[in-house]
Amino acid sequence: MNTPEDAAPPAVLEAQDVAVHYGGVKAVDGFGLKLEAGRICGILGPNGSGKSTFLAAVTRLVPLTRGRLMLDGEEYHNTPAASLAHRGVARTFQTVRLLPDLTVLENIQLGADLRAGGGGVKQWFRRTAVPEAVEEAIERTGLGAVRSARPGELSYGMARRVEIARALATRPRVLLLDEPTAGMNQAERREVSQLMQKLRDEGLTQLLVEHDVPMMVDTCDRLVAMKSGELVTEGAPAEVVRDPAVQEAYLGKRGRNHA
Ligand SMILES: Nc1ncnc2c1ncn2[C@@H]1O[C@H](COP(=O)(O)OP(=O)(O)OP(=O)(O)O)[C@@H](O)[C@H]1O
Repeated sequence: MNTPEDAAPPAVLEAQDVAVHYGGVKAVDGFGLKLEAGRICGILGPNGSGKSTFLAAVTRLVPLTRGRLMLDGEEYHNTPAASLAHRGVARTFQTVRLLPDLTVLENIQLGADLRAGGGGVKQWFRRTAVPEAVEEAIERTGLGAVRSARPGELSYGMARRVEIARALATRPRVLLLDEPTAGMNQAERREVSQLMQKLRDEGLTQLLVEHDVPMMVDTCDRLVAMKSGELVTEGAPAEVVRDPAVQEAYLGKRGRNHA
């Protein structure tokens, strides 16, 4: 479903009437949203409502049954997932995917190289200098002190921060985060929220999928509520969470990480 919008910032990324069906399972069924430049949009919805499938569709990891995907008004629903980094789209996943034998810096650098298609492992082994974008990502995420640590030496919250840094090292314009605070304690969740708001203030457009409703209200500029693959409602976070349809669909049933 398209989401009519009258706010000033232009849409960097727009999804219209997106459907992803797996046989008879309508994981996403006519959902859409606009990501406005320099803002954080959150998708709220109970388990199984289609949030991750929608992110997979937007990042071209699953084919669309129907719908349109646009970056800066230009259709990209035939662009391969591997080319999206070049178009300025980066994402993080629900689970931490770091290589245990590499340092934080190496994980960020290798991940960024592979995603950007910059020659991959061969080029990485030939490197003598750390690319500016990698240094910048480490600085933006406050990981300087642990740049030489291995993932096993990091707290869970720090390891997840490395995932965000790796996505940032591709210098995206749009960052999509799939449950970045899953498994974190309250302090770590607050830190992720603060990091996202700092990145927003630096101009980064973000889409957040998360179960922690208070964190979403604190972090997002707008919320889009989803249920059974469809749009329930959207708008300012405080209004969306008060909406009776959202209360019934989501807030009555606690998400697994909802504090
Ligand atoms: N590959 C698949 N094949 C068949 N059904 C799938 C597949 N992936 C997801 N589904 C189904 O699609 C629906 C939406 O799942 P999805 O994981 O997108 O929801 P979600 O909102 O991200 O859930 P959660 O909050 O638990 O991560 C669910 O009913 C799920 O079982």
